[in-house]
Amino acid sequence: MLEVKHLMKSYDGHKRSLTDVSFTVATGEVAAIIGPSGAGKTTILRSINQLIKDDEGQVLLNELDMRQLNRSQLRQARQNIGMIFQNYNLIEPLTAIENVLHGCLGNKSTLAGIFSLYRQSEKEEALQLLQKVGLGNFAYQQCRHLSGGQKQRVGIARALMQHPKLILCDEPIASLDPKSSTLVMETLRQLAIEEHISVLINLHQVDISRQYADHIIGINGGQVVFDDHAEALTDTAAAQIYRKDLVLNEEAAV
Ligand SMILES: Nc1ncnc2c1ncn2[C@@H]1O[C@H](COP(=O)(O)OP(=O)(O)OP(=O)(O)O)[C@@H](O)[C@H]1O
Repeated sequence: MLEVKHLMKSYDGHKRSLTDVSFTVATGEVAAIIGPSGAGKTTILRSINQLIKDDEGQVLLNELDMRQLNRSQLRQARQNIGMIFQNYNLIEPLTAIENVLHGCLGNKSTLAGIFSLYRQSEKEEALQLLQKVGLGNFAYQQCRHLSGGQKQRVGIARALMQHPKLILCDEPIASLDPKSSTLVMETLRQLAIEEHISVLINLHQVDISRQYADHIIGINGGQVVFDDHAEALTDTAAAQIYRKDLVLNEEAAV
């Protein structure tokens, strides 16, 4: 379970990008963060894995506070968090299976990592994960020859190779056509349930959020303005989340 409590963040010491942001994502749950551009969605994701340091608050992953860890503890804890990016972040000349195997690099000694020394059991697992995301037949294709949707599913398999407790996705379908978007969202939803992973997704598409998320967190001006089951997101509630005059962080001083 992910618990975010009272997060505060200012990049410049003046304007607040996050103000008292709190929410919970249960194990096996898919939660979507929606809100207008500049609302703070990416800042929330980066604060969770401590890619940026928030100023105040708590980020508890299965009760471990990510903000209280030293460097080596943080490196260890990040192994529990899979990341899915809009631009896939794959090594294009490598094959799909080689990219998936990179997901277990964090568990290896530096030397084994440098020489990409993988155990047979790891190679078998990587292949099984590619099969799980529907890409068993593409395991030995270079990623540069795959479609956007296929690349994103390689990214998901790579994240799964870490055995994550949480997957953070920053606009995972922003570059995809509707059919590929559906496949990616279905894959994420299925994994959350089957693998008991909490999945937190930044999305720009309200309809997709309603369709695939269990839980929706609406952000405007760095504040949580909606936090409820997906069914509760009526058109009126969605319009409220995107209201321009709700943009609070322009005025909010630290
Ligand atoms: N590195 C940074 N330095 C200074 N300000 C930043 C930085 N990153 C983000 N911000 C500011 O923080 C606020 C939130 O930005 P963030 O990128 O989290 O929004 P977002 O909801 O993810 O937007 P989008 O949907 O456009 O990606 C914005 O006002 C933005 O200008």
